[in-house]
Amino acid sequence: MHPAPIWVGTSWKMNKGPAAAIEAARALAAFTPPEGVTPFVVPPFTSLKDVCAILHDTPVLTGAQNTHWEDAGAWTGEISPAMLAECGADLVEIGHSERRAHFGETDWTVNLKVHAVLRHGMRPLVCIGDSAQEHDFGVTRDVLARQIRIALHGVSPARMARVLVAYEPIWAIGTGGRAAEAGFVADIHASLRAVLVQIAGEQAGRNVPLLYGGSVTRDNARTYTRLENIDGVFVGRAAWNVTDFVQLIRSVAA
Ligand SMILES: O=C(CO)[C@H](O)COP(=O)(O)O
Repeated sequence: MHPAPIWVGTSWKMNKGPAAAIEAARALAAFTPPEGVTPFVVPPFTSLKDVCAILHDTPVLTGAQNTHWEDAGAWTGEISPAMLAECGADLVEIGHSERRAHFGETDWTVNLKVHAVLRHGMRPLVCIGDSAQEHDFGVTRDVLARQIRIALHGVSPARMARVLVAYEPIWAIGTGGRAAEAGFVADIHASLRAVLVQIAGEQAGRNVPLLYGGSVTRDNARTYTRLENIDGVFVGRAAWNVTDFVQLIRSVAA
């Protein structure tokens, strides 16, 4: 069902200072992932360069949690895609709901960032999601289609090969979130796949990995990844501990 790989990633969000991040990266560097699984970690900016260096010659990819869209300039407090590429980042998370809710991220800035990341040869990991209200009103598909169409506007089919998309229902994320039912996610991903095919054409649209995130654990990860159009999982709390992350990765391959 899966042409491979299955993507299993974790964002450490605002956890792990440089010492803890380096320790975690060293532990991950000693791990050989099962065949067919591509793991990735997304550390805070303060340890990105170190984590990239430690994981450079390993199968574990490293990402950044955000980026600006300009390469340089008077943007106090921001980090540019050129800087992330120089640090060695493989991918860049864009549009997480926490950034949309608290830091003014919009579909428009997500699109600018997608192009910036692609320009620098990294993979954009575009996060999209519906709120609890949107879900209850039955407009999840419309909301996600709008987010994905704007996020990927102007991306050529050739560049689409580097794009990853994560569907993360806001109501499923974090403490108090409830994991979405796998069948629901498979249905939503099928409609996202149709949108991707419309945007990018049959081949490019089919090849974009679609990840699910939101209260994923070692116990439910494989329930998602065994389904069609669910090409991986994006995990928070249940993978911040390296041992837990490794066990979760193994559970997906089992
Ligand atoms: O982005 C996420 C994964 O890194 C997402 O927010 C899920 O968090 P979780 O509910 O703690 O798994």
